[in-house]
Amino acid sequence: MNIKQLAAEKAVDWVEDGMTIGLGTGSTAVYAIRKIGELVQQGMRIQAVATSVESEKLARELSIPILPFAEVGMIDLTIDGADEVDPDLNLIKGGGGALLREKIVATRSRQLMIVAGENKVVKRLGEFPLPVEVVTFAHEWTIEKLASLGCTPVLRKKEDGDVFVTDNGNYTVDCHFKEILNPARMHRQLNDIAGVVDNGLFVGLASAAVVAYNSGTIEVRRAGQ
Ligand SMILES: O=C[C@H](O)[C@H](O)[C@H](O)COP(=O)(O)O
Repeated sequence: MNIKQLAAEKAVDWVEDGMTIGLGTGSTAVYAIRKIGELVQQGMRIQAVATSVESEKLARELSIPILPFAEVGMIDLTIDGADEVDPDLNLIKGGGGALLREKIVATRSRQLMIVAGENKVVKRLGEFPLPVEVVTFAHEWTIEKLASLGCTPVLRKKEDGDVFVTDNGNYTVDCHFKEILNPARMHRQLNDIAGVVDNGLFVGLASAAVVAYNSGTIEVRRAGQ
């Protein structure tokens, strides 16, 4: 079993009968969704919301009931991946292009549990290029503003060379900072730019991180510890 699967399946231990679950996005979260699908097959009553078109499609294939947003009060538990996790459980997310829906779901969740291999754990955020979702209108100007914050911004393209478009019809700009000294301040500065929809910094949102190591051990880190 690889470390992504190890972390993701461990996190599903916290899923209980009757819960509303937030389904994350990415190659690690997929293992959690599959495991939750098994629980549904076994008769556990779970309802879910998804953080991307891709995750919703997988959930439906696995017969996980997807709730209309209007019918959801609070989400009990969201299980999601991350691109970087720092010692305070601040995160960089959005490597897969789903940061906006992920953040909306995270802020509606009683618990956000991050699942990650040890390679995602960092002392300081920023080595991974920070994804920023921007509206398409005058995105060239938005990119100039992003550069003024001290990063090298790169408009995300697909392998075929076309610009990558998010599930929300926006573009993603990957901002190469190398290091982000103050994630909370950077989050505000980025979202203050007209044209920015949101950015991949998740500050103070994660309640726990399940980290799997190549040795096979699993560590559960809790926020504030
Ligand atoms: O937009 C994508 C999400 O934030 C992912 O959870 C993140 O990029 C980690 O993805 P993966 O588990 O594939 O490394």
